[in-house]
Amino acid sequence: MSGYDKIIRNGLIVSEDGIRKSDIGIRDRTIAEIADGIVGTAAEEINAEGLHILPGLIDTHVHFNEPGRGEWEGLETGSQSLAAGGVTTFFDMPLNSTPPTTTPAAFDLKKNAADRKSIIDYRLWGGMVPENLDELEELHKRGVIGFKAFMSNSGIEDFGYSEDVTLFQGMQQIARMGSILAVHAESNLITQQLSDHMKQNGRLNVRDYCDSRPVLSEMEAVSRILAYADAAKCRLHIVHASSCEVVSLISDAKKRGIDVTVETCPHYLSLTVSDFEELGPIAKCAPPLRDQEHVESLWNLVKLGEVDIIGSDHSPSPLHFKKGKGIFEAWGGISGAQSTLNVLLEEGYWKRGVPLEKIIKTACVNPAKRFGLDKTKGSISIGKDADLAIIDLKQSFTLKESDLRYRHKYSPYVGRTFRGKVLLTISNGNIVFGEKKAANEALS
Ligand SMILES: NC(=O)NC(NC(N)=O)C(=O)[O-]
Ligand SMILES: [Zn+2]
Ligand SMILES: [Zn+2]
Repeated sequence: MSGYDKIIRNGLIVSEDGIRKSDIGIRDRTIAEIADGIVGTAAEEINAEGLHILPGLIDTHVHFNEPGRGEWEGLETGSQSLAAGGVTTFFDMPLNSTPPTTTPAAFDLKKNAADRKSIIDYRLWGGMVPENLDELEELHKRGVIGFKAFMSNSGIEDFGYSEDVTLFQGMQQIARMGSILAVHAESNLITQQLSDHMKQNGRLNVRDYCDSRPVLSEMEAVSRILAYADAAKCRLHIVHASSCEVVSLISDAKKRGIDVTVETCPHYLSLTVSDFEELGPIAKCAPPLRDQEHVESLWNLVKLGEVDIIGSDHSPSPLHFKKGKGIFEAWGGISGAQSTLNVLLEEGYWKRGVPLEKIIKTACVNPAKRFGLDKTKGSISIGKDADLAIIDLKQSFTLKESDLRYRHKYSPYVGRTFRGKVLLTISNGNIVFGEKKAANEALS
């Protein structure tokens, strides 16, 4: 049938089942046809010969800080950065914006801002804190993608951590609503006591910070929240697991029938404590970076399909919250949202032979399925939203500060060389990053 808005010709379309060369016809924001040699006309044709086409990535974990702390990132720069990295949908975390998304009014405020400023699709996480259990239902009705709670200090005063009773009661409610709880799972007791101990003993360097948040502290919190999830029959998602031990704990729970998924982040798959020592506070995050052995075993679990989702946990701040501060005082959070796909391609596909099919499972297919967006997103299929990332696997580049679309142009990945370049990102049929010319030029 003729009359498309766009036809993308001869790209290598990546799905979880394999890669095949085909044309894609886009009409009314939607993928209307996938076939060899589509006959028909289009307002615009894109030649993707030799290029790979991935479903637009879904980043389940970003902190864009708006409203209230837009100077830390903001929905405009944040969404532009994602588009530059091949991401077409993001889920914004409820904290680090002011007010945090813990009330229906705060949800409305953020939604208004995001509708005006985001250049790609988005959903909002609702926050679960000790004070708002009676707001969860209303937040759910407003359409939050799920709820997020902290088991340890969040680093932000207006987003308290949840102790056990709040967690369990909240989970019972979330289970009744059929929603899902995402948890930052580190033990508050362990992290608090160990960091007090370090500070009292003048142990203030990068390794001391990492030792104050050991893997054991994640394991303890994860074990506890898994027990509550089981008892409350609440769907659970563990965010930013830093190590293979944590992922394995979750794999075991899945075998026992607990409805749980696990996310890790590109930084746990590409950076180590030694990098942190070199880079300083811009590589500070919680849970902290681990060592090379952990990086390798996490990759193995990605290969085995035990890591469900890879999200960026982009949590930026102005540089002065990082630089010139002691490591314990510096803002914890890594700026990385633009580089997720680059890290997965360089560290996964190129260095460790992780197939593209596996990569898109963790970054596109599984996020869509787990959070109920798979009718419209997560794969390149007829009838779904035309959300696509066109990449040239063979082009490499060294990331420069000036490439970054973030409000604050720093990232632990600056200076790294990545094989695999995003040339065009298409969201709902519209180009949101790159130029058509660039895709064609890549061929010559
Ligand atoms: N307040 C934060 O944004 N914290 C975030 N910071 C990290 N992960 O270092 C997080 O997701 O916990
Ligand atoms: Zn967290
Ligand atoms: Zn986070």
